[in-house]
Amino acid sequence: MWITTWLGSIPGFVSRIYTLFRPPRPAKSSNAIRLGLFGASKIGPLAVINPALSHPDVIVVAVAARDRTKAEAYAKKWDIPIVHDSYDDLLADPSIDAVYIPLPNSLHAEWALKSLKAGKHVLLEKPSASNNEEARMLFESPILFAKNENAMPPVLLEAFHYRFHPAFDAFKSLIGDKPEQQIEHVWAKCVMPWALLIPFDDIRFKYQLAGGATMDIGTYAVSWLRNTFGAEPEECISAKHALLPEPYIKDEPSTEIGMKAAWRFPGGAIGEINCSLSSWGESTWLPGFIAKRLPTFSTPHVIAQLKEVTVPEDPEVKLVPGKEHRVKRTVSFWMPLFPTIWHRINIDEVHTIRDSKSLSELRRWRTSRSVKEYKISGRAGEAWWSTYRYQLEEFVNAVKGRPGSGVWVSHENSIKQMRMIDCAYKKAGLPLRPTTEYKS
Ligand SMILES: NC(=O)C1=CN([C@@H]2O[C@H](COP(=O)(O)OP(=O)(O)OC[C@H]3O[C@@H](n4cnc5c(N)ncnc54)[C@H](OP(=O)(O)O)[C@@H]3O)[C@@H](O)[C@H]2O)C=CC1
Ligand SMILES: O=C1OC[C@@H](O)[C@H](O)[C@H]1O
Repeated sequence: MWITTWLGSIPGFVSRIYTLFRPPRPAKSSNAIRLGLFGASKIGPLAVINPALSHPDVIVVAVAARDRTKAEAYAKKWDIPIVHDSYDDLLADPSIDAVYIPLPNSLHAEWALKSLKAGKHVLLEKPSASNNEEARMLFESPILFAKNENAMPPVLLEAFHYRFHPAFDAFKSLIGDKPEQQIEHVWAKCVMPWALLIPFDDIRFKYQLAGGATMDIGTYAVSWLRNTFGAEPEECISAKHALLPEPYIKDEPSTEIGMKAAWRFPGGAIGEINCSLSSWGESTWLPGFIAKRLPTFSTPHVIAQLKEVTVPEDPEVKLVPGKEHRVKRTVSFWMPLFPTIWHRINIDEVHTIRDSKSLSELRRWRTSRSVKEYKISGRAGEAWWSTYRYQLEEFVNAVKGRPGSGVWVSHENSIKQMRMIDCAYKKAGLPLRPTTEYKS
């Protein structure tokens, strides 16, 4: 049976991937937002250049890099008309309305502030800052409350792209509308084998550039916890990190390659993250000394286990007085990071019939089903839209003052996100990522 379902999903999969990378290109509107890029970054093409192709109201018009030759090559490859000599020149260009900042984490807050001061709207890569202090300096900056010449404060959005995909809304709706009271435990895992695939001089492995697994992919896991609970934790109760391997640890003694941490949320529920840029030597039948040198491949996921509750009325289950029908639900979202390619949301339930007084179990059975959500009817979107394309839609809506879907990453949310990351570092005994000397 599963094989027919699986085979049936192939045409949709192929069509989504094909259209994502060869999207329709509508004509640009006369007042399209003119976007400039900081740096010839690796993520730029996926995060904004490709999504902008299918958006009529945004054009990627400029790029600036520390080295002009590099910027020119990038501009040629991605068909970007203007090349600036420096990041400052990009900001001085009056024809640019908005900027995308995919620089090393240590430069996010600084360049976001400079951009806002230059009157630009900002799409800022995650994590928004090196630590909570920097995040507060950025998101509490008076410039965000000042009115610009269009009588609108500038838009600043931390690019938590996954949040804009409808699959995350579907996941949340399966938990309920009072997640804080309904959840018992959440596990969020994000593991990527970057230590095997990219050199150790990458920005992700540099403490001074605010790197580290928790800052890189850990931000997603932390954000999944916060967005699943819809609440902030009370305390980080444990945090254990793994450092870079020899010989890299000598130069980078404070950069973690992995982090496992747990927080207690209001009501006593626990949220755990497990993030790694390499291996923890898990999930393998090989001996430990070999396994710990190998990467662990694991689909990013977030799993929410809910408290057992009484099923109010169930026409399927005829109850005699003195008995009650209880259910304990677990909702697992596999691949919240890039759900357009593939994702699955499993709803597993354990049902029991219990004696109402003693709560002793009289009968037990399990049910399982799964759902997928590529597009919500009545909301802008297409099944082939990437998380980045959904995000761009909302960014443009905000800049244009349009209502949009209502999904957003608030400034307060971005500040709290960094507070939670700082708590993990403190609990793990690692120093917080250094604060910029830039003063706004
Ligand atoms: N949303 C997502 O899915 C993803 C987000 N990211 C985030 O985007 C950001 C950039 O990641 P990625 O594109 O992989 O990074 P890159 O390695 O491509 O670096 C980005 C840019 O940083 C600039 N840079 C400025 N100062 C330095 C420095 N001291 N050392 C090295 N580079 C410097 C370079 O600009 P120049 O060209 O001017 O030299 C470079 O192009 C990070 O914050 C990361 O967390 C990354 C991947 C995925
Ligand atoms: O933001 C990101 O998303 C995907 C990851 O693989 C990457 O390291 C990270 O920067």
